[in-house]
Amino acid sequence: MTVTVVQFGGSNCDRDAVGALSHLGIDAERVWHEDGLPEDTTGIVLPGGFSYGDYLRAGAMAARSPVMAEVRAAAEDGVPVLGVCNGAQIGCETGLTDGAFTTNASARFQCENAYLRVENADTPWTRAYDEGDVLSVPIAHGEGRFEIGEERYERLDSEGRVLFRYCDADGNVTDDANPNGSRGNVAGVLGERDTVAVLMPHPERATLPDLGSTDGQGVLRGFEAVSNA
Ligand SMILES: NC(=O)CC[C@H](N)C(=O)O
Repeated sequence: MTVTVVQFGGSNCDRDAVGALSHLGIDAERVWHEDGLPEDTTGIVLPGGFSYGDYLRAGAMAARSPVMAEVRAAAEDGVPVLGVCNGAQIGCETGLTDGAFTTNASARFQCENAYLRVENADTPWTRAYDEGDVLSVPIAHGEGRFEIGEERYERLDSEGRVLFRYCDADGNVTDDANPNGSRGNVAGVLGERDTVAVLMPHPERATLPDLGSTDGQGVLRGFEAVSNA
């Protein structure tokens, strides 16, 4: 099993992703987007960062890289894909997941801890948790406000494709606990298949006690969950 971490110009969490996966015993390698997906790819991370300087919209330019057609085809074949932060934006811009991430309600870049409530524990990315569990995972973004039309939001929600919601330390989903103004406090969603997930918080930054939290490990272990399925 080798997870490919796709590096774009301006990615800056690709090394962190490889390091966190390796720490968990999951084989991972960083690949420059122009080189395409290696044949032995069994999972894909779209990492965080500032691909192409967030020009146009965060993730919009990376989504036009030819590698994303390969990522989309792999996702359709059931290869697990995880988009983190800028990777989540790239995933949305590619159409791997519904909705869009836009400028924070504060209009500022926010780098802080966030609490996430597990909304659906029956997915590869959340099977390590129970529904309603509260995870402590950092956020760091300027365009993390999830937006989607009302009907599509209802559909996402009713199909169990909202993976995480921002909440307070006790698991209450409130406006005060919504760091960026996301619709419905949504922090992460699934694609059409539950093997595709994107989230704005950084699970790879919550994988070691020295980082202040290990709550993100279960998300990364989603790659093992799919390979063992
Ligand atoms: N940490 C990140 O991946 C940041 C994503 C993007 N550059 C933003 O500010 O919204």
